[in-house]
Amino acid sequence: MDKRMDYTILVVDDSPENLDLIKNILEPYYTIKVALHGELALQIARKQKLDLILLDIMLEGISGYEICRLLKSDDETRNIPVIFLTAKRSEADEVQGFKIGGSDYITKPFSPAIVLARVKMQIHLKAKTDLLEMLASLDGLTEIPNRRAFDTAIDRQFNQAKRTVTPLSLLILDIDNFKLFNDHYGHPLGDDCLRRVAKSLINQTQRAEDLVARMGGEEFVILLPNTDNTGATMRAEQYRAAVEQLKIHHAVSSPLPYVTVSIGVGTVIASTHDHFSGLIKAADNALYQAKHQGRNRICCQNLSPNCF
Ligand SMILES: Nc1nc2c(ncn2[C@@H]2O[C@H](COP(=O)(O)OP(=O)(O)OP(=O)(O)O)[C@@H](O)[C@H]2O)c(=O)[nH]1
Repeated sequence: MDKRMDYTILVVDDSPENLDLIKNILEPYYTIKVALHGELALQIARKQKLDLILLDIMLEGISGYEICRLLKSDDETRNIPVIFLTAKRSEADEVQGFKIGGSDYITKPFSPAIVLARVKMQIHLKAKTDLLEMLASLDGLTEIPNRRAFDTAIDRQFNQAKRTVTPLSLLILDIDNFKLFNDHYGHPLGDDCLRRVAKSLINQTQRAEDLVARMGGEEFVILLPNTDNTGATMRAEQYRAAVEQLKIHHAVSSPLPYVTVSIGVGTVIASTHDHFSGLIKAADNALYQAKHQGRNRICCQNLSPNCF
């Protein structure tokens, strides 16, 4: 196997000798992080992208079982596979390891070749799962994130915005008179138009945490964490102008003979709201106004009027 430093493994053991031993086995193939105790292991797992954790059970302080339980109850870390690597050899211990979400269980003293083989197997499975997850989150036509990806992101970002008391904005963007476009130019050119609009929205996106997704049909959403209503309105104008600038001919549209979009902007301070459904409704209402007022424009609904 080639050296694949793009996979990162965290090894948790309270013995520096054991850590060195395991590091020597795996380091030629993977990037290795180490932790001598559970608290540090949890900190690393929450901050860094890990592909696997090798976890001793009998640690000082928080036990390996408890670490695994905490990892599996946190959305950010639950998909990291855990292999227990432990001196606890009883059948009951091993069953317990699998029960709380471990993917494999290796007992000490271990054979280096077997540790390596089982680690490779878990990494292989993780890579396949990640690929499937990624494909399941992409829209088939435009190859940008789909509704499923948006549903996951808005839930996560709403909770994050609640914790950090920061504004969260949502743009809902709808292509104007798209039915007429399809009727006039045909469905294949309609599909092509959707792909070009999607690409221009992605190209306009500046921050890594902003998410552009296709909700279905001719409707897109853009989620803007830590963005107040003024900022979101500015971004919406940039997205609107970028689509207009594509100058995709739409002879039967008005007000311009080009493909244009209407955008509804919603903003909320999440800490003052229970659920993100209000934010979606606000952006949706604003989109309705933008359509009603003549299309190719932006309207806003700010659920937290103190946040401009
Ligand atoms: N080519 C293509 N068309 C689609 C796709 N999904 C939905 N549509 C079409 O998008 C059109 C949406 O039309 P409407 O919801 O009436 O909206 P509109 O014509 O854009 O009118 P306004 O939104 O009021 O400006 C329908 O004709 C759908 O068939 C797709 O994947 N490809």
